[in-house]
Amino acid sequence: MNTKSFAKKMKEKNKGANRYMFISVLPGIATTFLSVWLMSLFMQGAATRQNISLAVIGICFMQFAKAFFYAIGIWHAHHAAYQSLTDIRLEMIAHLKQLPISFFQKRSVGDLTKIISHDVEQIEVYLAHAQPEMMITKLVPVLAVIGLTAVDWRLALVLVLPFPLMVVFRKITGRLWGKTFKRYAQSTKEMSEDLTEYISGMPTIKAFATDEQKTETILLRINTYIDWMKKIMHTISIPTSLTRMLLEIGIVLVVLVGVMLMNTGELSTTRFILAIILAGMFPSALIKLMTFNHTEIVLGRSLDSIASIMGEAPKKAYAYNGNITPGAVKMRNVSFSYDGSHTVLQAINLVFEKNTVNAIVGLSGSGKSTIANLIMGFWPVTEGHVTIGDHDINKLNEKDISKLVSIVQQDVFMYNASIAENIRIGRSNASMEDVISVAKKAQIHDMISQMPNGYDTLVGEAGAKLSGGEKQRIAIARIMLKNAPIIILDEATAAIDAYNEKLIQEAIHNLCKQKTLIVIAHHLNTIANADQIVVMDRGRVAATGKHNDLLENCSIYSEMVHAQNEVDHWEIRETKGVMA
Ligand SMILES: Nc1ncnc2c1ncn2[C@@H]1O[C@H](COP(=O)(O)OP(=O)(O)OP(=O)(O)O)[C@@H](O)[C@H]1O
Repeated sequence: MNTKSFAKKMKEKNKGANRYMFISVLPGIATTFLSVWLMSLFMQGAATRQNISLAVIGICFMQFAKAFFYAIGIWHAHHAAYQSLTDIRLEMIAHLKQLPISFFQKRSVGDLTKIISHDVEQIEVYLAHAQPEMMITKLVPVLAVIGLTAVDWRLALVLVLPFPLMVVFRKITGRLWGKTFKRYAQSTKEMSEDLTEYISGMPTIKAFATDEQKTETILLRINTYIDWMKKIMHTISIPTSLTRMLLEIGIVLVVLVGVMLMNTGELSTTRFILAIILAGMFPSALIKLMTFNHTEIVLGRSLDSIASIMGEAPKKAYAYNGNITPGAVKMRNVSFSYDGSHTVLQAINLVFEKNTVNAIVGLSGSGKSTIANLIMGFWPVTEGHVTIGDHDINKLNEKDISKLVSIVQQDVFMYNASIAENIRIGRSNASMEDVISVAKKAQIHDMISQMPNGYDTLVGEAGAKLSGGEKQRIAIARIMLKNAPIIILDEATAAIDAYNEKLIQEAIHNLCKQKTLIVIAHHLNTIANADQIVVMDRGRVAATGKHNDLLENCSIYSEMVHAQNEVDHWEIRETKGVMA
């Protein structure tokens, strides 16, 4: 999205409001003329009951008309603002959904949240508040000069004499202000990101209470923010005072020239008073306009931030098929790098046959999860091919991939909703009977039934009220509802107690009947019966085969099994020691 075109489109929506704001200024000026006329009647001793009534009625009418058009203008402005706000948020959410996962890894949650909530909100501030006021404020000086010209053109001329000087001065200070503001905006962004991270990382901060540096960093950021705020105040207040001084020179000149004209009899007292009132409007409106200047800059920055999301190219969308026959998952000559420089997978050739149980093992960082990411289509395959059946994953619609493949990740994401709603993510229209049925198969029904609100129990933010094992089983229930033919299971690395592990294994057993299962295994004792075990080593496939073959022929695998056995025996010894 182009920022300028968006700003133009957005401002056009405010045209209706601007029209009414424009009209509301005219009765205001007319009130001034009527007041001065009334005053002149008294000064000249010509005030009659009739013309006093006429002037008072006129003033009241003009004030009413001003308030009326202003109210309609403000209503239109708010309407347009909230419409724009809603449109842009909807567009952004739709756009974010189309972006590849890589985008979300590049950008922080704090930054994206700030753009969608705070930066988009600036559109409302600008359209509903700043722009209508600016419209009025821009018009007042023009009308004041026109009025003053009607009184005496020489007075109008001296009033605007310091104006060019002020424009040059503003240009110079404006540039300086723009730079300071940019730094301030950067500091606000950093503070917001740090605060989001700080709050999300609170458990870690508490755990390392004596040695943590984060609180210091966050306090420093807040102070930096305040420093920039103060600098901004200086860059606003000093130039504003100087500009005010320059503009007020114009009023002084109007008074001086006006007195001279009165002396020569060329200007009446009434016209002189009117001239001073009109001259006073000129600088005060311009100074008010300057205070709105920053809202234009804030809007510009906010639109740039919005464009940083909307300008990201979405993933190429292929037509939804909806009827793809599941087959074997194949990887042919696949090499992959996340950042384009560091290769994390090299020349991978693998076949996961339909309805078989497969395990991928290997040391940490050997590329197991990356294989899952590519099969899920989270990252585009840049070299080689990943196919499901005979369909290239790069050319499949996201919905087709989602229908074919499900994943249970290590960190199961839970919405802060009820357990039933979290299970229904698998199929939104599933009946309660279906939800209970999959929960039973996923070995989580008993635990849910013991909760005070059963399936209506809220799980807390990100599932905070559930254990890791419980979350995994809820994720398995979710996936059972979805019923995709291919399942990828990223086993939890964290130790899960024997009871939970047994339940999870039973849940997996129920889940993968008549399905292709690919387990990223961290606990080797769970995969001994797999149809195929893939051993990964530093981004390459070191060996594939069954447990017994690999024990004999693959040193990496036999060492891993040996290490696992040691850990298991050590754990048993530990447990016995504790019990003794
Ligand atoms: N989003 C990413 N951006 C850049 N590099 C990444 C990203 N994700 C993983 N990597 C790198 O890719 C390599 C393989 O990581 P991967 O997560 O696939 O390994 P893994 O075998 O699943 O590890 P683990 O068992 O610890 O989960 C690692 O060097 C890792 O640092």
